[in-house]
Amino acid sequence: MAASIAEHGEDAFRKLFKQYKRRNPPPDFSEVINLSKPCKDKVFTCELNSAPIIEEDVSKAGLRPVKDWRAFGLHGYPGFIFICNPFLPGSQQYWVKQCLKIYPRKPNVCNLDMHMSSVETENIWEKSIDVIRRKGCGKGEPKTLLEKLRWVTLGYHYDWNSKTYSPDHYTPFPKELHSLSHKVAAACGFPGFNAEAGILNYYRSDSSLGIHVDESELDHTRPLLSFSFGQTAVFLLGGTKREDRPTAMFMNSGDIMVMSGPSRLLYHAVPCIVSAPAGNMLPPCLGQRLETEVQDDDIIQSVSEEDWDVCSWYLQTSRVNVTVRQVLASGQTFPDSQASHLSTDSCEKSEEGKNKKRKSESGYERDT
Ligand SMILES: O=C(O)CCC(=O)C(=O)O
Ligand SMILES: [Fe+2]
Repeated sequence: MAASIAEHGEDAFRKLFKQYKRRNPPPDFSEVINLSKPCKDKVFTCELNSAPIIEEDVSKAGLRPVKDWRAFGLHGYPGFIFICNPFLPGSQQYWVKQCLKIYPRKPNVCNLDMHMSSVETENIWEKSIDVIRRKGCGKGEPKTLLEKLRWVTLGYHYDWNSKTYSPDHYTPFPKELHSLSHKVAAACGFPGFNAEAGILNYYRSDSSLGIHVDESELDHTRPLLSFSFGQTAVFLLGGTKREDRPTAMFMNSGDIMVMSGPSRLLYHAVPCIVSAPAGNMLPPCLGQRLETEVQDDDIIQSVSEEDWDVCSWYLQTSRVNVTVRQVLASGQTFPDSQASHLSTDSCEKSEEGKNKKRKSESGYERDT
């Protein structure tokens, strides 16, 4: 487990979080692990098990054959698996479109629902593209709903105030995302993973996500899966204690992270989004189109050029992260009272008490 280094005044996690969040002068990223490049020391190759998965099913979800995935573990973090972009060329576009056009739709819940009527937050995509096409989105223009989106919940909708899931607030989990998650979890040694809840986080270039643990799920033996698309983020993986010094790593578009076993309940955070170098705004893997015709029974479908224009415009300055969770053990039901599951320490209050926002609006403590 990560070493706990208590430092005077400010703990090691908070210190590093603030260091990477700083804008001026820009942070030094030289200590951030980049798993897409060969690195030694802290990183080791993980052998995944392709046996439980039919290869054809994997490609239907837009993934390369499992034997070709580049998966890594981190010394000191048992159960943590980092898979470097296992998506087939062109297939990330489908998942991005789902995240921007489909998943924000009703009956899913988003941050805008906290202070807008359901009529106003209906058809976020359609309302936004109308504005984008009519007047463009230059500086000074009012922000579109798409740009105001911060989080969407799926399946068992997470209640940010009580920090619980409830059987009373459930809508069907998207079956294609269920299927993708099932395959990734199986390859990582968790057959039968049942995706029951999802949290999508939408990061603009100045967004961050505070230090927290995801412990509201009732079965912690099931992994937490995380899919990233768009701009690169710095991810901080800490220890079981809030102040443990974290390890920093880049999460690039297409990367998948699995937090399982002893790593399932580690503190983590996203202090910053790393702006793309000017002139090359979209990661090249997102510009690729599908190399083969989609079949009717494929999970992924091709994305129209019209839709992709909007997605790529959005992702030039944004990142979308999808975390997928199994809430209940197989056969388990929710307890009568949720009170015993109220967490005491799962989400960090706002950084230094500044910019305090209503949790329900901002999700995990988030600055934008
Ligand atoms: O954006 C990320 O990479 C992390 C998201 C996360 O930690 C969460 O949704 O619980
Ligand atoms: Fe998290």
